[in-house]
Amino acid sequence: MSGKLTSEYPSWQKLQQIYDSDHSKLVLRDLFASDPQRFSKFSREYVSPDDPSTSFLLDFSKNLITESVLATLFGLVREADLEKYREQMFSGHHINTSEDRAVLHIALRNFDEWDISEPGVKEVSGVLAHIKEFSEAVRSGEWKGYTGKSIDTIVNIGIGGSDLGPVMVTEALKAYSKRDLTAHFVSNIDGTHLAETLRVCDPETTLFIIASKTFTTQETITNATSARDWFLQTAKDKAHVAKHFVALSTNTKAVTEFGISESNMFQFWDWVGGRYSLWSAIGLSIALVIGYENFEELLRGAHGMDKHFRTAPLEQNLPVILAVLGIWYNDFYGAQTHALLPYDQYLHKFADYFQQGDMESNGKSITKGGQRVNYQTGPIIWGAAGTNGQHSFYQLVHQGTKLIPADFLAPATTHNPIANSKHHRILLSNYFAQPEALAFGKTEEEVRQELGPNASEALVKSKVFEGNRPSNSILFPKLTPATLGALISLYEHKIFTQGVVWGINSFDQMGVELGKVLAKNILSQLGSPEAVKGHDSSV
Ligand SMILES: O=P(O)(O)OC[C@H]1O[C@](O)(CO)[C@@H](O)[C@@H]1O
Repeated sequence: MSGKLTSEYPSWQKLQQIYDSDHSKLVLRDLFASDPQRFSKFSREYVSPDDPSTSFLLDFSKNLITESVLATLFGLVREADLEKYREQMFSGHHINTSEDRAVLHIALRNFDEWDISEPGVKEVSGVLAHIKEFSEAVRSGEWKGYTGKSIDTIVNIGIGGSDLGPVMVTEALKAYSKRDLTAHFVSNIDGTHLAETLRVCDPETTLFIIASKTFTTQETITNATSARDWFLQTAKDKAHVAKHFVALSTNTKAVTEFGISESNMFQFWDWVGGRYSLWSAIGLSIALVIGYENFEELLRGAHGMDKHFRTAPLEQNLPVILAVLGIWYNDFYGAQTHALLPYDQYLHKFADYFQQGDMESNGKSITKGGQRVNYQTGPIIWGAAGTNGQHSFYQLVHQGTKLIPADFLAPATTHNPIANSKHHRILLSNYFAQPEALAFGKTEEEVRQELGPNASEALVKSKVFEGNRPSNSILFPKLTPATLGALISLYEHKIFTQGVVWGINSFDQMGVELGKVLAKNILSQLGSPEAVKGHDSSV
């Protein structure tokens, strides 16, 4: 990340040459046929350094790579100085340069193992103790609402990183949830979101969790204020707010001004980025739903992956491997998107979560040094849980004109082995079948044989699958809190690695500001009888 653009690095230029001269020869059918060792060469097992029961297998053999392509991609990562920047992140350097902040979500799940000298880091264990104490009091029924009843409903009010992580994780770990505690998540400023949620809430037994790093976000503060008004319509006395509203924030002043006392506030720090905050106090709703012990398991699982990312050689380093494969397609093959396809209903929000995680991090076009990049940066992230996606958008993935690299994820065993695991066997058969179909397709010859001599040319052609569409497969034993933690951390570090290679700041989000400012400006004019002024003619 000197004054040089990444495209000037020797390895970048070599990759371009390889792509230009060899990409037509990178055919998965041939690559597998010519090398029986391909799977063992291009797969890695992750075993948590802290807990051998947390593990998974990354199979990246179905990528358009050879050993030499991969070696050159690792060379690029070295030229971009990943190891230096990685160490800077772990030791608390202010690598978020535009905001002059450290990037220390890893410190939230470190359990004091690494010594990090940033202010606030020493307070992490105290906040975790607060989360433990509070979540246990609510879950046990000891925490009472203003009429003496226990809490049976929680409503997390937050948006972006103060919503997506808790939503994704509470869905993913539903198998561990307390069934008599209902959790709702309200994010949208559209009053419908709050109104439809409140319709099923009882003010006597509902706890509102106001989750906002800044405590200034328009959507969250408006929803929180309306929720408080709704509560007070029944509860009347403002003193009762203390039993039903807590805040998760870095902004003590704004929280107390809102009417929530400091003792009902769960603190975090400016070195926790919103989209990396589920590990912080923002995870309170997770601890309430799955219990503190499981929340801690989630954090410990992520910490295991942090250790792996920090210490494993690049060639064995799973986040780095995923990152370089993504760069290969994004920057040399011209792929615009990357699909996340979990074959696990519990992970149905995984792609939504990493839409923010990846796109808000790496959706940048200016380097840290202020230069406009002359290459592609962050991909468009999208996806859905299998097999639903198969009956929706997979047609385009298989036979459309676009190259869509994809990650398939699945648990070997299910939490719900209904019908003697018949459902899970069918699910897994699809999980294995899709990457195979994408990679190897179906040739014209195979189609002709299948259809016989009387088939029309058009029908034959329409049934050909070109194949050679790349994918990664991640197979884990079961979706446990620790495994989920490791998977999230895996993708976080993939995003970090790509950001370093592209020379951008993955930790600010200037691009969301302009729309907010314009909306405030328009809002102030919407209430007035005069025409809206100072905008384009279509407003
Ligand atoms: O937690 P806050 O401060 O309310 O911010 C919510 C979200 O808004 C953003 O700042 C931008 O939309 C996100 O990065 C963040 O996750």
